[in-house]
Amino acid sequence: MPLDRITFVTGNAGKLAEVQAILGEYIKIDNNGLDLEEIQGTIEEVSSAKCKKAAEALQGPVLTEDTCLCFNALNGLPGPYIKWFMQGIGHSGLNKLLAGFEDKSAEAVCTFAFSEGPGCEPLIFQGRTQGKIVCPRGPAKFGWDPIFEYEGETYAEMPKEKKNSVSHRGKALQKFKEFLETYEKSEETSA
Ligand SMILES: O=c1nc[nH]c2c1ncn2[C@H]1C[C@H](O)[C@@H](COP(=O)(O)OP(=O)(O)OP(=O)(O)O)O1
Ligand SMILES: [Mg+2]
Repeated sequence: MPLDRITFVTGNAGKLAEVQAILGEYIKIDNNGLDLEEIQGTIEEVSSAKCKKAAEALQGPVLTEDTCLCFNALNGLPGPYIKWFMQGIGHSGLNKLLAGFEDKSAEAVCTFAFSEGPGCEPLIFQGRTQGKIVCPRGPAKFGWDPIFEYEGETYAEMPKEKKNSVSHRGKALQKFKEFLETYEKSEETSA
């Protein structure tokens, strides 16, 4: 059976909009806003566990995504816990965390996980973009976009198409697209 649609399980409207913009012309994307419990652990462990739970819950093929923001001066933290840091201390608090460090560099990491269904081991597609943490610039529409600067512009200052072409999420979805192409070919030859 060719994969002509997929359920992206996320409660985050910003992620969904970007995934639809980048992937929408290749595959039909359904959204399910199910709130999945997220474990503690490495990026891959968190992503894989989230995807397995989604496949169990929906009893079918699913795509999930986990985003990390890793401060190099803090050895990769907040990493997968960035959501709670954003909620707790916001843009100014995140800047203050780095006040005592000269190194303001950070890495945005996006990890998609795809499972064909319950019991199927998730496949991981990851994209990383290097930037630095700055005082907020640009519209505060999506998470930490205003404080993540890449080549002189914050994500929030960029037109959406530009963010999608350089972002952690854009790069991860490029890999997922390549997988979808080979997946379709292998389905054709086995049919
Ligand atoms: O490109 C982005 N630009 C700015 N902020 C972003 C981006 N991508 C995720 N974010 C924020 C959302 C959340 O505060 C945290 C990730 O947490 P994360 O658990 O992956 O997202 P979530 O709970 O909002 O949605 P989900 O239902 O897919 O788990 O970073
Ligand atoms: Mg989450």
